[in-house]
Amino acid sequence: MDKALIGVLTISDRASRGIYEDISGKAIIDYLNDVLITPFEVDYRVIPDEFEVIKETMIDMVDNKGCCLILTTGGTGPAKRDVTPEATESVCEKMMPGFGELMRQVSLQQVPTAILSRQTAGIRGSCLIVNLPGKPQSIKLCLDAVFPAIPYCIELIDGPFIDTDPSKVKAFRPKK
Ligand SMILES: Nc1ncnc2c1ncn2[C@@H]1O[C@H](COP(=O)(O)OP(=O)(O)OP(=O)(O)O)[C@@H](O)[C@H]1O
Ligand SMILES: Nc1nc2c(c(=O)[nH]1)N[C@H]1C(S)=C(S)[C@@H](COP(=O)(O)O)O[C@H]1N2
Repeated sequence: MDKALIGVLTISDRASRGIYEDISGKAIIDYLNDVLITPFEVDYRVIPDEFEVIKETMIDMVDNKGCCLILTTGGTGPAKRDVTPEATESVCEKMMPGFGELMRQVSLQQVPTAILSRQTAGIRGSCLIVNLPGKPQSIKLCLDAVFPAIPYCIELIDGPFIDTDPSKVKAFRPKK
């Protein structure tokens, strides 16, 4: 079976300069290692909150490297330099607003400022791109909420078959 390539993209001025350690990107990789039971590789990058850099990195990960899923972290808030959702939208052919809606809903149970995240998701070619907030504590919470729908979504856009350990995340595939 072909290995799925999954992009993990940390978007943070300070993490990219080494001012703090990128805990959130590593939490995404830990999550994938914990829940996925089908073979995969990770393309992990840490970049600053620059629209063009984010856009070019996403295009490279999808068009040149062949990622079937990109999980971003950071840059989803209202601050002037937060442009991850705009960059995501600029590279996608279709937006998937349900992902952001659900993640904000579960995050609201953690912090009232969850509504400040403009996190979204979209499709470029055969790749699903999902934004997560920058806070390390948001990663597992958000991924637990949306991951059950991710394997089927990737299947619908002609990506590789990916599956999860059902004791951790139950991937839902409607009966045809
Ligand atoms: N990748 C990350 N790893 C560890 N902590 C993070 C990460 N991203 C954000 N945080 C934490 O969340 C806080 C608020 O997130 P914020 O969106 O301001 O970070 P940021 O986008 O990395 O900031 P900036 O890009 O301005 O450096 C940060 O001060 C930091 O403590
Ligand atoms: N689950 C969860 N979601 C969260 C948060 C959090 O701590 N936990 N922080 C919020 C805050 S304070 C902000 S400003 C936005 C945007 O964060 P970002 O710019 O780092 O992506 O995410 C929000 N969503």
